[in-house]
Amino acid sequence: MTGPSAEDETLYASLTNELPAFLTEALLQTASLPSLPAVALQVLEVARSPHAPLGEYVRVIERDPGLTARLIAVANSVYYLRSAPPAQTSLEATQRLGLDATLATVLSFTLLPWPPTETVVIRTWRRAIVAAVVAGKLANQLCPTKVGSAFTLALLQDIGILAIITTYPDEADTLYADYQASHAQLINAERHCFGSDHTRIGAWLAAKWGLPSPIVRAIYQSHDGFVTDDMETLCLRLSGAIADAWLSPEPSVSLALLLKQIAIAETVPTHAIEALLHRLPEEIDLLTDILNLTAPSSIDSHALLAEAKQLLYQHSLALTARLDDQQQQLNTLQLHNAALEKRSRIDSLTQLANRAWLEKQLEERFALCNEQRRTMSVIFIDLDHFKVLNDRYGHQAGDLILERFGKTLASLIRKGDLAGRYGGEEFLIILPDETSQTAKQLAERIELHLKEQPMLTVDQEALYITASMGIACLSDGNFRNERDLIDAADQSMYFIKRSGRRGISVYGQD
Ligand SMILES: Nc1nc2c(ncn2[C@@H]2O[C@H](COP(=O)(O)OP(=O)(O)OP(=O)(O)O)[C@@H](O)[C@H]2O)c(=O)[nH]1
Repeated sequence: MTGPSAEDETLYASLTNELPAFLTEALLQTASLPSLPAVALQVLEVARSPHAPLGEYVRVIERDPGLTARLIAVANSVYYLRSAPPAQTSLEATQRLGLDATLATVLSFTLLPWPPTETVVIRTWRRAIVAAVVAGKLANQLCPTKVGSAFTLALLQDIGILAIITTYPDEADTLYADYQASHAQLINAERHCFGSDHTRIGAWLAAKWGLPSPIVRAIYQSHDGFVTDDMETLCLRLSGAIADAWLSPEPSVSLALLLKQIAIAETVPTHAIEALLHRLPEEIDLLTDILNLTAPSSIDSHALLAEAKQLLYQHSLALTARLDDQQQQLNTLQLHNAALEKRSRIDSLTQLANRAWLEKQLEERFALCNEQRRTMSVIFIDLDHFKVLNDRYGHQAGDLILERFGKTLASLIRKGDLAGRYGGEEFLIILPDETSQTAKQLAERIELHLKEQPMLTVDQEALYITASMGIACLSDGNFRNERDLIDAADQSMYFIKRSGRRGISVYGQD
């Protein structure tokens, strides 16, 4: 025989520390706290020894004739009987059930008040039984060697509720009165009331009884999320949630919600859950029958599943519609942003780049040329006698000329060049990788165009304009920054202005 291990005792100590002191005190003082009868304790001790022979179990169980009779009844139920002849002895019953299920059966008969009379206790039992069947069935698919222990764990996961009911009957009446509350809501209410919840209290109680630490830990984590690599833990956590959905006032809605959560967690294929649900009513009926408990109102699992799927489908349709709607809003917003962004770069009158954008581009280009030993040229253009034009033909005519000149520049530059309005009637063209010679050719094309194409016709009079242009190329001077380059082009342009206007000058050459 072995007692609780050092690990089990350390766990008990840390769980005691975790609970608020008033709670452990109250729990310890409660005389009627669910406690293990001697026979269950002895069965546990046998279970703790790694190679406990079946005979040991049987010897212990046979000390309690009532328990022996129930165990044989369980083993002879349709659930376990299959085609074998009925078990006559507790040895045959234990052989048929297997050690885990024997342990679960013994614990379930001895732990929980029997027969249950209070509604909350009946409800807790019902959840425990449905969860145990679910956990066993799931384990059968996901971790077949853990069927028995998954069943036991699921059965014990809510033992903390019974401890609360026994210790705080008045508070429990209020706490558990709303039987439509979800399990998560119950846990929140417990925390609010006691500073802890039934998973902690249940784990503490299990540790106090000396149950092995894996069982204690499993109870502690029984209500955590579905994302886990450990299949037995997953079976346990799903079992409670499935039991809740099954027993809820609106099973199809709860189930639809649960199926969605399970799909999101991606830890268990939904078809495994569906297969399980189909066989659930039959198995729950059998177990409740064995335990002399009223079964939950009968549920047509096929109809339930179909309804849950329909709800899920409708939900996903609504979600898709909402997503489409949001996508459309996003597209509009993106278009709007792109338009705003473009507008922040463009001069509204000429539709060329504005000064801010020209300067930003020039700064970047200048840095790139320095870094990669490349060159670039700029052309500074100032329209001649624009004040006179404005004064003579009006400001609106002046605007029209600026607009048309903008179009002219846009049509004459090449891809990769950037033309912009630098100020009033001043324009700048950036020519990446071009020498002053190429820049001059472009300036000559502009000049020719202005000579040949009138910018405006006023009272059948064709109105031609001229421009003074200055060119500066990065390779032709020692420029510290882009500002120096523009100044150089500006100086060359002024040279033309001073020489009588209309013409082209290249920095360093004229
Ligand atoms: N219509 C119009 N006129 C503008 C705009 N921006 C600046 N101007 C005018 O352009 C004229 C520029 O005058 P100045 O700087 O004296 O230059 P200019 O008359 O072209 O003479 P030079 O440059 O010496 O040939 C001013 O009368 C400004 O009002 C604009 O957006 N629209």
